[in-house]
Amino acid sequence: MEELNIQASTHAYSIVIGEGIRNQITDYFTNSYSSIWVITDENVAKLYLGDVLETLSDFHAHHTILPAGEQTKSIDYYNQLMTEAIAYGLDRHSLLIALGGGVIGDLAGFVAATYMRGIDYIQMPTTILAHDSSVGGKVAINHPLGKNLIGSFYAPQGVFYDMETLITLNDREIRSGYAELVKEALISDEAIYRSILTTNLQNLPPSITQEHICSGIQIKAQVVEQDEKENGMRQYLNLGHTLGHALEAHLGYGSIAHGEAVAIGLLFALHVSESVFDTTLPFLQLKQWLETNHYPLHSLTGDQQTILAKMKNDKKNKQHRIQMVLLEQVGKPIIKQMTDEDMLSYLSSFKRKLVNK
Ligand SMILES: NC(=O)c1ccc[n+]([C@@H]2O[C@H](COP(=O)([O-])OP(=O)(O)OC[C@H]3O[C@@H](n4cnc5c(N)ncnc54)[C@H](O)[C@@H]3O)[C@@H](O)[C@H]2O)c1
Ligand SMILES: O=C(O)C(=O)C[C@@H](O)[C@H](O)[C@H](O)COP(=O)(O)O
Ligand SMILES: [Zn+2]
Repeated sequence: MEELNIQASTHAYSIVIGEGIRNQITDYFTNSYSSIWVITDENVAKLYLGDVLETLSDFHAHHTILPAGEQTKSIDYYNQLMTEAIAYGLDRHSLLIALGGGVIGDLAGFVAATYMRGIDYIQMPTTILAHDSSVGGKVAINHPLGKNLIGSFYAPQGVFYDMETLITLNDREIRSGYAELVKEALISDEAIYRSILTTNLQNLPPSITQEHICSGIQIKAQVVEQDEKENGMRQYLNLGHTLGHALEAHLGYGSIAHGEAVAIGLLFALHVSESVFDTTLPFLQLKQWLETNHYPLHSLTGDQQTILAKMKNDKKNKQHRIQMVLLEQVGKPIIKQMTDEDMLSYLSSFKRKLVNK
């Protein structure tokens, strides 16, 4: 069992990582709650909701099961959840539990942030990717024009990460989660980056995944403690997301997994960085690793203008100018303002480079 503490601006909270934690969460409750509301998706419900509800048997507990997938992170499901919260009679002393991946974490977290101007919630991540989404308090829903455009910063009361739940993830979700681990390593630590790139995602011992997840969470925790509201260095956690988010919106939410889109974005960030800083970064090495692990690099479709238009809705932008996270070297991120002309040109040279063997 590993435990890490994070100091948010409003309160401190723990991240507890280990096996079987879904059966022990009530040991960590610090407040007495009038009722508890578990929000999850249909896939996670089949696997783990029963265990969690059993753990909560001494509480007045409700649960809601939503369709799985990125389309659920929408204003329609947000509205449905608000109606349910009112119908259940939840008060300000209720606790919301987000049991699932980043979609459930982001959506349920945003409900917690806004229901009666904010109630307590905890994150119970069940995907590798959610090592990222469950930490740091970014909660949001999507708008058809852009990812996470409606949201808030709202820290959870705790993160309870049961490593046992990861054994039921399929290959796509393992790939997706690992993209964010590669991202965290790229912005901070060459040794971790190299360690991840020696792994074959089809043959991953759980102990190695846990090691990678713990490093990823430590990196993320250090960043968000210093810059919770993304006034500066937190933007580095957005490496790969300028293109990644644009691609998700362009292809239709859920057509490509978030991490798969981010993986393409990471490669693009290395491509642009090599050119801007006239340096050599591990572009080819990363491309090869992504190909070996079946990341859908062919998904970068659509003309450059269409992709650029989506990038223009990125939250990092200033006065309609794109701010990209680039790398001077592995472990040395920097923000650069880009012109539209440069972005169009980099997109087209990147597309050519993607098809070269
Ligand atoms: N808030 C943040 O800081 C932050 C960070 C990174 C990503 N995100 C967001 O997270 C979302 C992506 O999260 P995700 O990749 O976890 O997606 P997800 O929540 O859709 O989960 C992926 C799929 O895995 C299934 N699943 C979940 N846990 C499972 C398990 N243990 N076994 C089997 N199947 C399981 C789900 O039902 C779903 O079909 C995106 O919306 C992204 O924008 C947010
Ligand atoms: O925590 C952060 O900050 C991140 O940027 C983490 C990202 O992996 C995540 O996808 C986040 O939701 C993106 O934030 P956004 O502000 O670009 O929507
Ligand atoms: Zn992300």
